[in-house]
Amino acid sequence: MSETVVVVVPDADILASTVAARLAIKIIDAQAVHGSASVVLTGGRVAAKVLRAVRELPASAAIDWSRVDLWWGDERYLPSGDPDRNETQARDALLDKLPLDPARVHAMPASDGPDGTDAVAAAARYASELAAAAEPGATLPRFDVLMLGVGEDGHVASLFPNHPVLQQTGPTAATFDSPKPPPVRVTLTLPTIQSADEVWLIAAGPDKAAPIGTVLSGGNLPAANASGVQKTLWLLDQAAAANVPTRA
Ligand SMILES: O=C1O[C@H](COP(=O)(O)O)[C@@H](O)[C@H](O)[C@H]1O
Repeated sequence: MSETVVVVVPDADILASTVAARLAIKIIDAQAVHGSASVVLTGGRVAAKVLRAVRELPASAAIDWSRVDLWWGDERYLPSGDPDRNETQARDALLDKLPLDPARVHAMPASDGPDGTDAVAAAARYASELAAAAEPGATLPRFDVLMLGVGEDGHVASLFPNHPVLQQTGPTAATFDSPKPPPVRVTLTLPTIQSADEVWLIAAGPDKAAPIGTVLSGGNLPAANASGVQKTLWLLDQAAAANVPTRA
């Protein structure tokens, strides 16, 4: 039975350091149990803060970074190295400073890659990469933790409210006409997100209070469907948690 936990901390800086500490422990524990850890990264402002906080964390020295698989929940379909790509932001914030195994850094394709501007083919390519890392007979690898930002409209990854991409049931999908720029993206689908052991929804700031209040009050936005097999963890600062219903 999956549990949902809401953690609220005072502000965005404390949130970033709290999530970084949790992530380090999660990776250390996963490596102890499985020999390696598998983490899905998110894009967005709070994600970059979290990754910068991991850099500062003494406990990150306890991680064998060469045995961490990194995946992405979504990507803005732009040329490699574009500053708006989630991959570029993660590399700048943390990844380029770590002794990672490049073969375990599974960035989503770029629009100047082998599929050119064909985002559907790029999504299919990423699905193949996921399947190649899966156990025999499975189409997805184990994800120990899958992190997600939450948009002002309640989107997660590149799954936007009332958008046809929400109906996609394959492992990945291309998102066209995204209401948030850029318009073309590649994303994990809801079933893939829901396959993760733990899903962490991370949000800071007053702009996130309305969608988070809606979701945690039972409303139906994409973030409401982002749940983990074992645990769904909401990691919020006080501003983002302003409309979270109080427990009875
Ligand atoms: O475009 C995106 O936005 C969301 C939320 O970003 P934030 O800056 O409001 O935290 C992010 O989760 C997603 O990965 C990204 O592509």
